[in-house]
Amino acid sequence: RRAGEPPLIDSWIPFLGKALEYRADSRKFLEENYRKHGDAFTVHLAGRYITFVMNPLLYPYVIKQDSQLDFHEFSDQISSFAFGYTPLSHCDIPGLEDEIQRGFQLLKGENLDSTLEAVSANLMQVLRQDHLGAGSWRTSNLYEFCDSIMFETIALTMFGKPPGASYRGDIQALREDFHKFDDMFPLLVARVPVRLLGKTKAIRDKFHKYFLPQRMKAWSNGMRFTQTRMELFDGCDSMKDTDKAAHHFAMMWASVANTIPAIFWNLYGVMSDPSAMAAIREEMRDVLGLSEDQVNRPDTDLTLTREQLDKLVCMESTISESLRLSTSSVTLRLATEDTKIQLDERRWFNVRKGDMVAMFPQTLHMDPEVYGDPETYKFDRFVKDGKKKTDFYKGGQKLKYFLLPFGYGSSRCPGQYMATYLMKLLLCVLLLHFDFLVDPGQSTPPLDTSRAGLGTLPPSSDISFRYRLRTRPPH
Ligand code: HEM
Repeated sequence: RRAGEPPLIDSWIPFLGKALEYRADSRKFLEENYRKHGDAFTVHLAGRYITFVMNPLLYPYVIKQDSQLDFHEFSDQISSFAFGYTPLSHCDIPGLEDEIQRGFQLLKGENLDSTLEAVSANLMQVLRQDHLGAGSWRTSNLYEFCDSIMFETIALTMFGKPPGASYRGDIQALREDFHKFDDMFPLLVARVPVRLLGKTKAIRDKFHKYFLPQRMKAWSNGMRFTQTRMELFDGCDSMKDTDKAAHHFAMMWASVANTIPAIFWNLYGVMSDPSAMAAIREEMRDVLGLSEDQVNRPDTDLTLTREQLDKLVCMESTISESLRLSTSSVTLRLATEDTKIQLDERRWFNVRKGDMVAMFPQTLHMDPEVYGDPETYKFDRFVKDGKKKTDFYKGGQKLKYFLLPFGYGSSRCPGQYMATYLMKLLLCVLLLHFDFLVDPGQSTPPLDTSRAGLGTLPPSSDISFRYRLRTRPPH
């Protein structure tokens, strides 16, 4: 290593370096090295040199220098490889990437008002199909329940409804294919060629056919965000139709793959903690001010505004808490030239061209100094005096960044507001209509760490539970 470079962690295994140890348990590996080597160190992982900045007190310095490092160019390489489109950098369509980024504005603020109405209507439609019939307790598995409801709700909201009577069967088949593809996603990100992954290529081709522009034009009530992307791609004469379709498939993946495990953990947390359930129900009653007529009416769509949902501070705390416990994302940046990164007022380190700088927020989320008793679910961790709690400390210093499930800077998730509203709406609708009981004798399933580094981790096994339509209270 050269002067000014952080300690290097390497092994005698050529090319792979520490990749096997890292893959086996990234959190343990990084935390051990944090203890041994301090705030920043470089790890050799499968031919790449990645400098991890571990101390969250240093995050603001690194985040401030975000523009010196690249995210979009290498994420374009990874996404195009996984979803099967021509990399944007090879497209030679001036301004396309900027226009795609600009389109993300439509996932924010008042642009989401009409989306919330659509989410409510679609959610109720999906629930009515399968779940809202009167009756006694029904048994189900929670992950399967969340997945079947939310995959369809998100697909309908984002892309609209294809014509034809076979839609329901089609969406179920699509969901199965989506999961088969998603199971292979960690390998695609590791650049294993798709032709070596069994049926994955055939499944991906099916999605490319599903999202072809001439088919999508016939779909009704898709989001303005998707319409705008379709118009943008339409205006790019040199873009192949399968490329356009692959971009829509990538967006479907982005909107579903993290959201469903997040929803599972959120529901599981609330359902298995009676005080969380009671606090949220009370907050809904106080904040939403729903009349008797709006409660327990499976035949009526519940329309809640952004302002109402924004006031659900306790519910938001349950969402933050479950994301804290289940998020495992690595934020990666590439040095496109030799770069000096400031760590704080006194310290800095050098990265060479082609090397990477990373943060691994799971260490922050599970740091006992920041979050007392970090392994325990505490539904109201993010509430203080009835407002959102934002003061968290390490070493006596207030942290600027204390929760990073949605990334930061140039890789910040553009769907984070929509994701939060989706989770709140689902909770509101489910708690208004159903009673829930987690079947006794089950312990919290561990996280499926095979997807570590890729976002919200699903549970490694499902949970069985019972639900029943709430009976309307007598007048
Ligand atoms: C709880 C749910 C979600 C979580 C935890 C989450 C998390 C993330 C994270 C960590 C990233 C950055 C990835 C990286 O650094 O490589 C990201 C990117 C992204 N997310 Fe989300 N996300 C969620 C839901 C959504 C939804 C609902 C949408 C769409 C409506 C969405 C759209 C995207 C897109 C398009 C990107 C890539 C942005 C870019 O390349 O510039 N996400 N998400």
